[in-house]
Amino acid sequence: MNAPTDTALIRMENAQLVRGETTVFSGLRATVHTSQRLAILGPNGIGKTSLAMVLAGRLRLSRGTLELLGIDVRNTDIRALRPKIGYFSDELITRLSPDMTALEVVALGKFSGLRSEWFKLDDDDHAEANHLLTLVGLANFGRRTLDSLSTGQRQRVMLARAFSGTPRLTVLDEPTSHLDLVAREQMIEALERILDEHHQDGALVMVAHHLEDLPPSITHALLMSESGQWYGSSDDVLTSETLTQAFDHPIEVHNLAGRRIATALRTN
Ligand SMILES: Nc1ncnc2c1ncn2[C@@H]1O[C@H](COP(=O)(O)OP(=O)(O)OP(=O)(O)O)[C@@H](O)[C@H]1O
Repeated sequence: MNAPTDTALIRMENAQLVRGETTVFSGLRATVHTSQRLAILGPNGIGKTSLAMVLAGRLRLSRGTLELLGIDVRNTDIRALRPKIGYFSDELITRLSPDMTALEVVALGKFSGLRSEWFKLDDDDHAEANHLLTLVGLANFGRRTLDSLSTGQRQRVMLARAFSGTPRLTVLDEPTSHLDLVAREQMIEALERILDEHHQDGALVMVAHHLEDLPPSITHALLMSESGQWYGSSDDVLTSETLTQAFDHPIEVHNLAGRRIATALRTN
């Protein structure tokens, strides 16, 4: 049975995170319901990756309230939440053994698993992993080891992994970084295919550096900056005016075939 559309999978109020001596962010809020897709953007170092880790149950807030999948994380062992939240990050790739096969990497996603010998995969796990590899355009790559894949192929394997087990919430931290123009497009197409065919009711959070990295189906945006934060529908937040304020630099946003493109203007 499908979850009701008003189910909040993320409810965050007045969130503050301190890491070491640094207050990374404070006063953040966001609510993400079933079927909503939230983009997180902002300048380098503003705390996007840290926030993605918080929303994926990898890091605890220092202050404020956070419910993930309807659970108040303050009184919860967040490690128990991790297998229920799909996650993509560069750091995760480095923790996987290079001799794991693409099929193992994807199938273990549903357990948040890093090593195949720790888990027993059944036929259903393999079937779902094969289906996800097909959706990301890697149908014949299941037996290939991670170290035999190109960067773009490896990132699509990790994308497939983030949706293994059909999590209700998936957090992607810059899935298009390090990719050339064509590989980036393949990644966005793969993401759209998964969202259409495997994740219609699920919620998505995606950190991106560029508007061009976002799939057209993004519904909401959180723009972080030194001068303030903007949170709302993507049409309201991802405008020339707000981006100009957030980056403290003139920026123009254009629409091209349903995708947004942002250009930082020269000031001299
Ligand atoms: N493990 C850590 N310990 C202490 N401070 C950290 C740690 N990781 C990150 N930081 C600090 O937190 C701040 C935010 O970093 P974060 O990587 O979340 O930003 P970001 O917006 O994702 O950056 P970028 O756009 O460059 O990827 C930075 O000042 C960074 O130095």
